Amino acid sequence: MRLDYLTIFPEFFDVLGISLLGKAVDNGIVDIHAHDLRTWTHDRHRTVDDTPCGGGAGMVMKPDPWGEAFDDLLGADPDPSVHVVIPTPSGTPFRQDDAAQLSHADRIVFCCGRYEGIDHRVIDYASEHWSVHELSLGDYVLNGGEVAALAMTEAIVRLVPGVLGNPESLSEESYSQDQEGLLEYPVYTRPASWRGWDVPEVLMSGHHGHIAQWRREQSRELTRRRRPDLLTDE
Ligand SMILES: Nc1cc(-c2cccs2)n[nH]1
Repeated sequence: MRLDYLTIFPEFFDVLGISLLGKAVDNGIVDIHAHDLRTWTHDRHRTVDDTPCGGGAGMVMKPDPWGEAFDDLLGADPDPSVHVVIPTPSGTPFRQDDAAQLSHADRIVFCCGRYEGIDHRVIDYASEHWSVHELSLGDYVLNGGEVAALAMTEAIVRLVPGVLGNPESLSEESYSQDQEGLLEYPVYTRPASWRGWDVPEVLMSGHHGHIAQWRREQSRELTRRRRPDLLTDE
């Protein structure tokens, strides 16, 4: 899997060389390239933004640098197997299913906008050539798409076979299919008693059936309390 990041702050993505994703890069499972969008500017000030047509506050990212970056990175031939991800507060919510689907992609290009956004014709042009995903990390506004791209990258790449040491742990996580899309049950480890708090007895019983039942009940109760929207049968 090749991941490209178009951004005016490419150093944001240096962090991807650390820990799990770093190992995935070292193992050749993932190939990461961060690009400074100003590479594709030609004026003395390396300008990437301009005032919004129609007025309004702030600045909008000019289309030209993005178009020239696409030309260099992707060429002009349409290829639906290339996924262009544009983090934006106005995108569809990024969910575990999106991470799962994108984990099968051979190529993902993250377009990290800043300011008041990217000239919409960039999205229109990209949509004619590649598979474009305008995705929101959550209902809050960041200063730029870089932090969202990092979070999405981790959610996607950890699902790629060979990246996680123990793929079995994926099946018991919140939102995973095996968990029926419910929130993950509370977890415990040693010591059995800690500052007056004990590990629930059932977890010390060694009775796997009872433990599985308790965990299912905990997941449903937690989901009912915190995320009733995830419950399909109520
Ligand atoms: N969910 C989300 C995305 C964003 C931004 C993406 C690009 C600039 S701001 N804010 N919040």
